[in-house]
Amino acid sequence: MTDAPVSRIRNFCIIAHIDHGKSTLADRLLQETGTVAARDMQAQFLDNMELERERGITIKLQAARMEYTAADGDNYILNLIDTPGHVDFSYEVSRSLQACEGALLVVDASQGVEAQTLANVYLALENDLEIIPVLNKIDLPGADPERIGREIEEIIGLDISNAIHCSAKTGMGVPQILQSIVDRVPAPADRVEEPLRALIFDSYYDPYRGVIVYFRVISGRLAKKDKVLLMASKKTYELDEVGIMAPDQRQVQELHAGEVGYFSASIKAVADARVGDTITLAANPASEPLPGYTEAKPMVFCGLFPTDADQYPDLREALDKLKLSDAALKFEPETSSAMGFGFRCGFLGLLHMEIVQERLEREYDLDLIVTAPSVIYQVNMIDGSIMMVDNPATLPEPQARASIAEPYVKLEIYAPNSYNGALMELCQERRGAFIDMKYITTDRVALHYEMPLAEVVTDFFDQMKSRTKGYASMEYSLIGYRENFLVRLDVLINGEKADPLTTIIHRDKAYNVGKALVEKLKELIPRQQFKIPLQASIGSRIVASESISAIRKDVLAKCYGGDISRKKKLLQKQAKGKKRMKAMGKVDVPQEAFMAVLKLNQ
Ligand SMILES: Nc1nc2c(ncn2[C@@H]2O[C@H](COP(=O)(O)OP(=O)(O)OP(=O)(O)O)[C@@H](O)[C@H]2O)c(=O)[nH]1
Repeated sequence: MTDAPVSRIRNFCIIAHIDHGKSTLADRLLQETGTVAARDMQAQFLDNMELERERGITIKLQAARMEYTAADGDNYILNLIDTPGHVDFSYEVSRSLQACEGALLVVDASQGVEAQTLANVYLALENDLEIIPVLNKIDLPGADPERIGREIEEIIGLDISNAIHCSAKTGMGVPQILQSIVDRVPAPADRVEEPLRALIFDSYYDPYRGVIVYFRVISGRLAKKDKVLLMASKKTYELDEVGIMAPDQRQVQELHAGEVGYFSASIKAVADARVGDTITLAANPASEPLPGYTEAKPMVFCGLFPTDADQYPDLREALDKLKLSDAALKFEPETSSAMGFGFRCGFLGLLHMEIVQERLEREYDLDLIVTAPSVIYQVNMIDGSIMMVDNPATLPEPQARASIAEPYVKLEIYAPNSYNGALMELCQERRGAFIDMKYITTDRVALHYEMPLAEVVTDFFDQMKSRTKGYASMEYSLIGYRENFLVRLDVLINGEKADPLTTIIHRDKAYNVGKALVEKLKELIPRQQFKIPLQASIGSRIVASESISAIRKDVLAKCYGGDISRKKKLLQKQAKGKKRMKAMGKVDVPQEAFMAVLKLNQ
């Protein structure tokens, strides 16, 4: 059934907190509708990136088209649009919600509502989606669907009288979910006769066909060989292929309003077909693009340097290749006297940064030194100009600047109330300003803070998890720039300034951080054959100093007796340990030292 009437199409997504069972349920829906035969089922169809599967998180969103015969005997087309489950990708989430008329809100009936769920529910409500509550994992002995249902009612204000109880694991409740998608999710508006407007909600790079664009047609139609205009990038392309995801890509002649599909058009990089852009016909363009397009902006920056200077050209090539498939990744060459040639890279958030770093090391076999993440500071100069600084080492000297402003976020944390004290202490340490606290049930609270982004990106999430035994969840969004008394803290190793260890921090913290930092570096930097002084300074003032005493590190010392193979092993081990070190002047500095500043707050 390729040419479905608009009235028999349903477009929906699944909103869920990480691990509440979104992928498992999606697989069940594909199976139940016969879209994928049980024997072809790889574990979790929708998450198909290797890295993604290993980490058990959804990074890229995709879509699947299912055919379903409803209780009325008619055939319906159900398009499931997947959403990524992490704050770093919230813009993508908002675009995929815009492509749907309804959402399944999946909540683990043994856990309850979490921050991420809530943020996405509000987004869905803003987009006027019909929300169907699904209480999952009711097969678990700890499941308490009545209590969790009440929670959803109280916190979100959703009517849960017709919530569906389900187990994505056993398949219970899955047929009811399919029927209620048909019954409750509205059909798309019938705007087939209007000019073409289609929303890009995802894209990926295919080395043979160029960029594959996933889109939802809002109005009009589009067919193979059409010449399309992408309204934000202002580029035109002729479509080589138009098709549906069933769930493998299958070519069709034409797609019309209400439908979800893909096209290829020999587009060279995903940055040329960005998520949120509007597709229209070049010959008969729509008068206005669809609302809500913004370009994803990097928020977190770090330096990437090859441990071996010879790998610099390889690193450039790898970044160029990754960029083809990652529109949000930004990079530019950076040189530092201490580190040699490398790149300053910008990411959506810390998870995005880790993913890129891991892909570079795994897929391109590079050995990298990654410097501590930084945010973008807005520096108001004495001469009235404004300078944006993403690299602490390039912060102008104090006499040239009038003030520094840093990005702030609104932070929401959900946790059992027994952790209130621990969480408030953590937020206090991180310069958070308390806004309010609400009881969402008798034993769960929502804490609301405003906090500098720099404090959130430095290990906040891990700290929050460890201080609440994993029970807290969080969500943040940028609220703008605020001036603070910030200073640049430099580190000198062996008398030389180590640029990659430079940080920008609040003056009140500078002394303690400087002291803790040199102490930590003393632990992390291996002793060498000469004494190494370590200092932390603000401008010309030294705020802390330590030194590493000299030693000749002889790995063979432990190994008397003449077993040559044992000796070889130890030497090999030492050589391997050395790999992730960077020589700064005469001193070898290991990777951990660059991240030391992240771990100081513990
Ligand atoms: N007992 C039980 N386990 C379930 C059920 N649904 C999912 N699980 C398990 O819960 C875990 C998380 O499920 P996923 O489907 O990967 O969760 P997800 O929400 O897709 O997680 P992300 O992809 O990280 O967003 C897996 O170990 C599943 O096997 C269920 O109904 N009952």
